Amino acid sequence: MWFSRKGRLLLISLLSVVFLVDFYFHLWPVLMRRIGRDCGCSESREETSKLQQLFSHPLYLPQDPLTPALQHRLLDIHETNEKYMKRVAHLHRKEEIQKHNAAWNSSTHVTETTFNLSIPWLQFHLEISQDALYPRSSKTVQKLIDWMGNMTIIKADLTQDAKKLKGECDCEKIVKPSGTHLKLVLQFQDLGKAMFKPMRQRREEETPEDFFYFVDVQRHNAEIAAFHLDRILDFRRVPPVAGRLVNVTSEILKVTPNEDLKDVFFVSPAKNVCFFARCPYSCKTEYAVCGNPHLLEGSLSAYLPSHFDAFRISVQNPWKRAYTFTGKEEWEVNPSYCDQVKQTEPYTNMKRLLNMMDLAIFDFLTGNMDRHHYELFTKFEDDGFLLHMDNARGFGRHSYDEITILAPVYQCCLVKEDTWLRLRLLSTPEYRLSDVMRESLSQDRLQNILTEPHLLALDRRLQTVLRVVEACVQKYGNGSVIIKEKRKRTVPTHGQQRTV
Ligand SMILES: Nc1ncnc2c1ncn2[C@@H]1O[C@H](COP(=O)(O)OP(=O)(O)OP(=O)(O)O)[C@@H](O)[C@H]1O
Ligand SMILES: [Mn+2]
Repeated sequence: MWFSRKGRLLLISLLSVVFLVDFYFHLWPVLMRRIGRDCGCSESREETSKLQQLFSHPLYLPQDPLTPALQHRLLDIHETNEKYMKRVAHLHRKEEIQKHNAAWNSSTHVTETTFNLSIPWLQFHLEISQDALYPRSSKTVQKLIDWMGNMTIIKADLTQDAKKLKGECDCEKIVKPSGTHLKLVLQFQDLGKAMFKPMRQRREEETPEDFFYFVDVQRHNAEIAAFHLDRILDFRRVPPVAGRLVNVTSEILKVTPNEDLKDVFFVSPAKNVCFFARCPYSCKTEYAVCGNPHLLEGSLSAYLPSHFDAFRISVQNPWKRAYTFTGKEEWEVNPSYCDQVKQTEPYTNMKRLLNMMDLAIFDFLTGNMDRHHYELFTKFEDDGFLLHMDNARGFGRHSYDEITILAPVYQCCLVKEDTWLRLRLLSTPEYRLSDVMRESLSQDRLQNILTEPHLLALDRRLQTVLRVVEACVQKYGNGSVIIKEKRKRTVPTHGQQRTV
């Protein structure tokens, strides 16, 4: 029947329909995108990339290289490069010995490492300044993200705080004891490191409303999303974070020298390779994370320079929550709490206080209630920026906004002018926060970092921030609330014109 004329006609029509559908839905859009890219027509670029448009906006223009902020680097270039070369030389000597031994024992695996001074993690460290973790125009950030996604992992270990719990390292003042969460340090072939947090929760799961923030799990996608949000807000205070599928067997179990870490691995009844954290509570096997059977999603946060090279202090957040079921902190019961904070060091420095407002806005947008501490580099003293690290408890609930995270803002009625202008920009349709976030997140190797409801919640929360600030302006006037950053540093009372 197929060879009859009618049959042939039917087949040809069917193939034509398939081709037309494929052409319309696949080839045509690809062709259009390519034409748009090659012709350099600004309209088509603008149409396709709101993010590019945002980063080309005058509020995001690259800094003048002569601005003092860029000159105030965290690390000395020559010293850092020299230190790195010494470590490389040491590693090469070790590799030589390994090779020599391998000649006797053919089963020994020798890793051959190549190094140069342009490696992304070293460049990232060298770009850290008093202004931010990376310059706006940094080419290093994307390289660093690609690097974390691709580089061979040569070692996995518990983090220092997990070791401290077991009394294994003298990490006093460096990290507080916690280790209640599954997180590991991964070391790459070129001596770079990243903090790994594995996937604990599926994207579409919402934190149950009866959960306290301090028992909520840590979300790897929240770490990734927080980095993108922080960059979009132009804070640049979150170390770059990349998503990656990690093979828990070959990239963790097989490369860890740590017996304790090896001990927490097991094969589940479903034949998946799993591991759990060893810690005082919440660490039973039912809280383990599992590969499928080996691959597991996680977030990799680029390591900051070590405490030996750039010391950081951890400071208690004046608006921290009570980590108990019933307790209340003073800020929760005293509406004029901010007046007290303003008179307390280091918040007598307006710059520091304004940085706290940025942090509160950032946390409100992500829904992170777990900001008990923040860190900063001691080198920059009070003029430094606050690091926005540990964002894994954000993006737990999209259907609820925790207004008290904004308490610093509505109690102090302050915001940096730059932050204010950017927030307003991100609330306009051309630069809509959810759109630029969606686009930015699509650059990660993992897909659908945030679900649509979480993206839309960002727009809703942004409106709330704007409303809170506007109410302050109504009460105290523009000049008292929206503060231009300048050199002078005093905290005036309401009513006076404030500058920093
Ligand atoms: N990218 C990084 N580079 C260097 N150190 C880091 C990095 N990320 C985290 N750390 C260090 O590890 C500590 C613990 O990390 P993090 O706070 O993200 O994990 P956590 O499990 O939530 O810990 P905690 O329970 O203390 O909040 C941080 O306080 C910080 O000092
Ligand atoms: Mn934490």
